[in-house]
Amino acid sequence: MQEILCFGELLLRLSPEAGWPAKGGLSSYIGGAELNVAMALAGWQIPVAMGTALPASPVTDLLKVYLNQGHVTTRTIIEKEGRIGTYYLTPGADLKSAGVVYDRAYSAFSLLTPKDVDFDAYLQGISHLHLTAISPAVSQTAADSCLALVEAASRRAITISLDLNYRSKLWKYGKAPIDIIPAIASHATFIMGNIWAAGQMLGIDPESGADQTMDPDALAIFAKKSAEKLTEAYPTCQQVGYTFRFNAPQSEEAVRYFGCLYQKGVLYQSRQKDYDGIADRAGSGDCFMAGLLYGNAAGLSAQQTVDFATAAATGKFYEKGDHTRQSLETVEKRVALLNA
Ligand SMILES: O=C(O)C(=O)C[C@H](O)[C@H](O)CO
Repeated sequence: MQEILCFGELLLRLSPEAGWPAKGGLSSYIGGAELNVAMALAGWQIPVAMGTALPASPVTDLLKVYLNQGHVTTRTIIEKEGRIGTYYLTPGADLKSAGVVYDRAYSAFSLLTPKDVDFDAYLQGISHLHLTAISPAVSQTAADSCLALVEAASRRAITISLDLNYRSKLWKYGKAPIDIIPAIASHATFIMGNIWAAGQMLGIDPESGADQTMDPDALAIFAKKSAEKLTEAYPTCQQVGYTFRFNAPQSEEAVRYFGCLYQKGVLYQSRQKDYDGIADRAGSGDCFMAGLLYGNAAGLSAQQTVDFATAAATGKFYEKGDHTRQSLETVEKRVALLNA
């Protein structure tokens, strides 16, 4: 059985509710962008493994049981000294905002080095590797490990997806994304993000003028131009997924969202809609990525794939926690609503 390997830091999220600490109310969730992709895919019956580093401890044992119950395999979890990375995020806050506090120094993942991984054994049975721009932001050794892993994967003709998610509160070890991400991205067959992240992380600057007042067809022209430039500069990359996520004008809290998928010179886009009453913003982009990978694995057309990914991403707005629990049927119903 061939698996997708999602490689990155598993995180514990602590979520202080309004009134904490006086009133109590500190929920905890299991997160990490790559874990969120793994849990989504496993829930949609795609064979998937989580690759990370965790200290040997009874807590790690419980986390492995949790992953296994979600049908994610854990043989690719490396035991290493260090702690489990943690972060704090109040419910409803955005990971790009001031509301996030990371506590990941000296985590086992941040201490991981390429020497800790026997790449032949590690990549046995893996058909696709997924990673994100968050891991190389954690430490130089984590960045080195990501690069060594994508090099080993591409030598073995394993396809690779990379999510260009930017976390401004990371990148504290003296490097900027543009110093590190291009070398990793040069091995990727599928890149996901948005037109601004492609500029910041890959040097693929968007044409000037795109903003949230534009209609989706106008924004899609910017997305297509960016994807064309990206695939020219990074010729290994065959597919590009972009999202447009803005604040909706009618309320401070609602989100205006649509997704795009570029394949073989053609840009496919979902319908744009506004989403109100959001329960949790974390993990929506991971659901979009997981939806794109699901579409590829399940043989969906490009249009069906971007619709599925958009439905999964926007469905995540209504779930608390980092990873989705939406079933295939739930996402398919959302696709029908999106296109109704
Ligand atoms: O912000 C991070 O580094 C995380 O991985 C935590 C979240 O689970 C993730 O970002 C959600 O996309």
